[in-house]
Amino acid sequence: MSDDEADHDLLDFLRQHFNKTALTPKIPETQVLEGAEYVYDNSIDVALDYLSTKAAAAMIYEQMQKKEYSTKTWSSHELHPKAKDESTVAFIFTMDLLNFSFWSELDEEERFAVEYKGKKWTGYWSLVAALQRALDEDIPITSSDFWQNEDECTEEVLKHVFRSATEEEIPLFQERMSCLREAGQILYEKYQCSFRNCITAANGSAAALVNLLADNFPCFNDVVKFENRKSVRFLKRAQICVADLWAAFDGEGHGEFNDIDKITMFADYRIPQMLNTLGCLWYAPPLENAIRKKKVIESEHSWEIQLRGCSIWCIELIRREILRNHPDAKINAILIDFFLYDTMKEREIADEEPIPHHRTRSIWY
Ligand SMILES: Nc1nc2c(c(CN[C@H]3C=C[C@H](O)[C@@H]3O)cn2[C@@H]2O[C@H](COP(=O)(O)O)[C@@H](O)[C@H]2O)c(=O)[nH]1
Repeated sequence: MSDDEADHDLLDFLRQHFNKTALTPKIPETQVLEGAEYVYDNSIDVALDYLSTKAAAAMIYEQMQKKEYSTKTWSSHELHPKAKDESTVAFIFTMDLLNFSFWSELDEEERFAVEYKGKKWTGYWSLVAALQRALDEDIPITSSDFWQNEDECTEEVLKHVFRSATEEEIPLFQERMSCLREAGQILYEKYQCSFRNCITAANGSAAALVNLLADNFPCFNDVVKFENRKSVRFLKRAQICVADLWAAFDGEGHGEFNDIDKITMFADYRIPQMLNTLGCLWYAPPLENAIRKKKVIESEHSWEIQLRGCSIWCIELIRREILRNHPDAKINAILIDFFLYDTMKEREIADEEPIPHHRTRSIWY
């Protein structure tokens, strides 16, 4: 074959190959589930109990049916915003920028709490209460212009927004302030100061919006190295941000996504606790001992990664088991997760915490 003929064939091949890849639109994937399965397959301190997982699937399905658990449950919570408009989009973005690490070593009376509407709110609800209280006080806490305006949005104004009803202040205050400043700067530089434009850029894909948040906002880029060999994407706050949008808008308008079932469970510190209580998640004795003694487990420690990865995989198995028995069920990992979180909170209030949740302090969850 002459050189010319060889060049011609190569050009032909490249032209065909290039056009093919250019023509087939890349389907957005988050790789969260693949990473979770890898962690599960390589975990030795956390395991899943198959029979308990099957039983949990039946119980969860039955309870969700009984409670008519759906996206509408989200807006029914007293503190969640009800308006189906851009103010709720901005609220959810602000909330999920800061939706991490509320746990405290102090008891219920002394832990960080926010007083709002005549109640003391703790944990995740302390964040939602603080944001609602700020808006009631005409502080534009959900505006990215405000976050960037260091003359108006000063440290003491933010301390006022997150002021506590107890002696303990909100955990990781400085990190929360940095998340707002960073996100404000990125929205200004890339999205004309509005998270609404990120949703538009994702073009109806939940996975694309998760990836957009992780790829453009470092504080959403929740990725770890498992045992120094595999990069695992958990993307907890990026995923729960998309899930909160979907639920708040009942899957319509600003919450309409054509691939919402690609969103996995959100790897936090509550759901692993619930899965262990249900017998689904099993801890090796040294890990169980550390959790029962409320020992801090460092962020990115193998135990922490195993807890997070195995929890995501466990909810996936529960989701598959439910759909195997009820093919028409309107259920996905988001609703199973939300249901378990709310159930865990009810049990916590009823003081039924058979085992503590694990203690890792980080901005990731
Ligand atoms: N996996 C998962 N993690 C969740 C939530 C929520 C609240 N979601 C609301 C929206 C819909 C639902 O119906 C809920 O009403 C907060 N968290 C995480 O838990 C931790 C706070 O715990 P505690 O300190 O005890 O409040 C912290 O990491 C926080 O990021 C969830 O739903 N799933």
